[in-house]
Amino acid sequence: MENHMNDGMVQLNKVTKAYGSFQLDCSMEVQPGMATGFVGANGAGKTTTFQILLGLVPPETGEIRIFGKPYTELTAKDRERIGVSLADSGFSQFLTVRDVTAILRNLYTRFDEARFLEKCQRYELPANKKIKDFSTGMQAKLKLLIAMSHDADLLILDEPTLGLDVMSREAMLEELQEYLDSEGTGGAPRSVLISSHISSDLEKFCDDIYMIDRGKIVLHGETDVLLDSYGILKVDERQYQALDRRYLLAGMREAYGYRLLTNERRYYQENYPDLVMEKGSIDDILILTARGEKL
Ligand SMILES: Nc1ncnc2c1ncn2[C@@H]1O[C@H](COP(=O)(O)OP(=O)(O)OP(=O)(O)O)[C@@H](O)[C@H]1O
Repeated sequence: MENHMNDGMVQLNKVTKAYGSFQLDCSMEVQPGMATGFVGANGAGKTTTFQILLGLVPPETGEIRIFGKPYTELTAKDRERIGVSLADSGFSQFLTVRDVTAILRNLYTRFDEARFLEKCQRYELPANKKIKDFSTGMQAKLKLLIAMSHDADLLILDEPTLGLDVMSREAMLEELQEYLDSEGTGGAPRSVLISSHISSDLEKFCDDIYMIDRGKIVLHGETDVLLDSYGILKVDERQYQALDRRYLLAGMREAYGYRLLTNERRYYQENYPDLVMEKGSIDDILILTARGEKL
C-alpha cells in the first residue's frame, strides 16, 4: 500500500501485550507534521509501546502501521525514513563519534555527514572519545543528533531529554523544533513521537499529548486545548457540597478539602469567581486523571 497524506504516520489500533500483571492496551495515532507527546508514570508502558511500534517486541493482538504499512512490510527505504532514539539502544559504548559517523554513512543514503559533524562539534561531543566515557547528557545529545542525522520523516524518541541539564534541554528542543519545521522527503511534513517525564518539554513542543496509565490511554488531547480548558479547583468540604459537579472529571482529597480536575475551567471561573482555580499543568492533569477518584 502506498503512503497517503491522510494516513497517520503512526497508527496503533488496540495493541495489547501482557507482562505478568501488566496489561498494555493502547491505541494512538501520529499525524503528519505533528509532534505527539507520550506521557505517563514509571512503568506505565511507554517503552513497551515504542518497542512494539518498532517491531522489537511482538504484540499479542492489534494492528500497527507506520507510513500506512504494517511494520513487517516496511522496506529498507521506509525504515530509513524513521529516526529513533531509545533508552537502551544505540551504538556500542566502545565506539567513538568518528566510528559512528562511518557506520551512519554506510547505513543511510541520506546521512548528512557535514551537518552531523557540525552539530557534534557545536554540542561539544568529542570525535575520538569512546561513548562509554561520555556523560549521560552527552550520550543523550548524541542519540538525538543521530536520530536527526539522516533526514528521517518520522522521529520516534523515548525520553530523549533524560539526563540533559536545563540549557541543553532547551537547545535540543530547539533542534527538534527546527527539524520538525523543515521539510521531509519530497516536501512531506515531518512528524515526531516523543515520550518524556518532563512535561514542560511536552507542553512547549507537542501539538497533542497522549497520557498512559497502567498500560491504558487515559487521556488524549491537543496540548493547547488541555492547557486552555482544563483547570484545578481547590475547595473545602462546604464549597465542594455547593458545587455543580457536572464538569468535574476527577478529584483527590487533600488536607484542606479537595483538589478537583475540570475540563471546563471558564464555567467554574464565571460561576464561582471566589473559588481558587489553577490553570493546571500537564503533570497536574496526568496525576488527577491517573490517580484521582472519578467524579
Ligand atoms: N521484557 C520485559 N519482561 C517483563 N516485564 C517487562 C518487560 N518490559 C517491560 N516490562 C514491564 O512492563 C511494564 C511497563 O514498562 P515500560 O518500560 O513500558 O514502562 P515505561 O512507561 O517506559 O516506564 P519508565 O518511565 O519507567 O521508563 C512494567 O511493569 C515493566 O516491568
